[in-house]
Amino acid sequence: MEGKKVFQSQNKSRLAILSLSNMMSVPSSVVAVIQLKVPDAIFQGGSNVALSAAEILAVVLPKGEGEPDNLERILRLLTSYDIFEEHLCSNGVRKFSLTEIGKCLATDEEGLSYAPYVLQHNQEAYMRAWPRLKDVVEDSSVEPFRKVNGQHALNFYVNPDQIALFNKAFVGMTTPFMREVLEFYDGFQGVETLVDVGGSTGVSLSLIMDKFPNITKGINFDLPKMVASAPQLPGITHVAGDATKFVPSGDAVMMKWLCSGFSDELCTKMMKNCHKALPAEGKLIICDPLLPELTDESTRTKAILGGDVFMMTMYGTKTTRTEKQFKELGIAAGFSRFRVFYIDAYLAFMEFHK
Ligand SMILES: C[S@@+](CC[C@H](N)C(=O)[O-])C[C@H]1O[C@@H](n2cnc3c(N)ncnc32)[C@H](O)[C@@H]1O
Repeated sequence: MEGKKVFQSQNKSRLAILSLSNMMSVPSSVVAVIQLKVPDAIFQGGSNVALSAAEILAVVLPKGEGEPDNLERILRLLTSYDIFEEHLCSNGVRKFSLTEIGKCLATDEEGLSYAPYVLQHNQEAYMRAWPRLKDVVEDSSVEPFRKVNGQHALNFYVNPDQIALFNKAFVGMTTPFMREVLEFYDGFQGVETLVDVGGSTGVSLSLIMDKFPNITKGINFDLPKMVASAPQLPGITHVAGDATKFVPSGDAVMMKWLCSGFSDELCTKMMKNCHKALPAEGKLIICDPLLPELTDESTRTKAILGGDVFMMTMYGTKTTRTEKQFKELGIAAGFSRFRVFYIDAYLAFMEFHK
């Protein structure tokens, strides 16, 4: 009996290693189905009718090309990761519909989805850096991305197609996130001028201002190349600059998904600039992933730690922080009160008061 238990636990461990060894097949398969527009072919405006691989190919490659057997193999793998649901018909044909996770990859009525984020994070320049991950442990002076691409990841976004993919990725993620959290977070009450530092296209500001009409002036503050591609939005002024040097004034300043890209030193500098930009009653709102103090096996922890190692590999900075580490940065920047709101599973809202 005891021998059987040991055998079973070793079997489970070996199985886990076999699964981990081929983990690359998962993001690569997600990228492939996005590139082939499979989620959109199944979703079709919300119908989500189960289709076979051959039926999907008839939609996405209408000239009759394609290898349905190979697509089916990819779909079966992604079914095991709860992206598709498999329906085995009585005639032996397998059909696939989208699960709730898979639906995040289908384009909605506003043209948004999480698909551009997946494509952005798996683009060739990033993929080239992963085999050099070990190097950051031996010597972190040059991050793998820069080693293989010859430039820092931030400078990589120069051509309009790359900037457009970056913007689409963040708008696709930020829009559903903001809509949901703004139902619960009321920290924008009473604010008249809101500055969004690193606001990219201005989409967060626009959604916040729709929900809180008390905000009459929105300032979207980002790097010059980002501001140059930002669309005109009612009530929003785009201002170009560098938050490590200066932040425009407002009753409240927000930094969403920005601090994780910066070392403690630069992050404190930015927070000090926000402190200067605020009146006595003003507050800084930081929205960032927060590392759990203890490591567990939850999807949340995996997503946050995966993002942390991604940042280390691509941007080479000390990045994701715990609640306690953020609180300490706030004190170093001159803030006296700190509150955290865990509304979303990934990004927390933190308030720093003067
Ligand atoms: C990860 S994106 C987040 C965009 C947006 N806040 C969101 O949550 O969807 C980080 C943004 O910060 C901007 N950024 C990076 N360094 C900056 C700096 N020094 N000053 C101002 N903005 C900066 C980038 O251009 C980019 O638009």
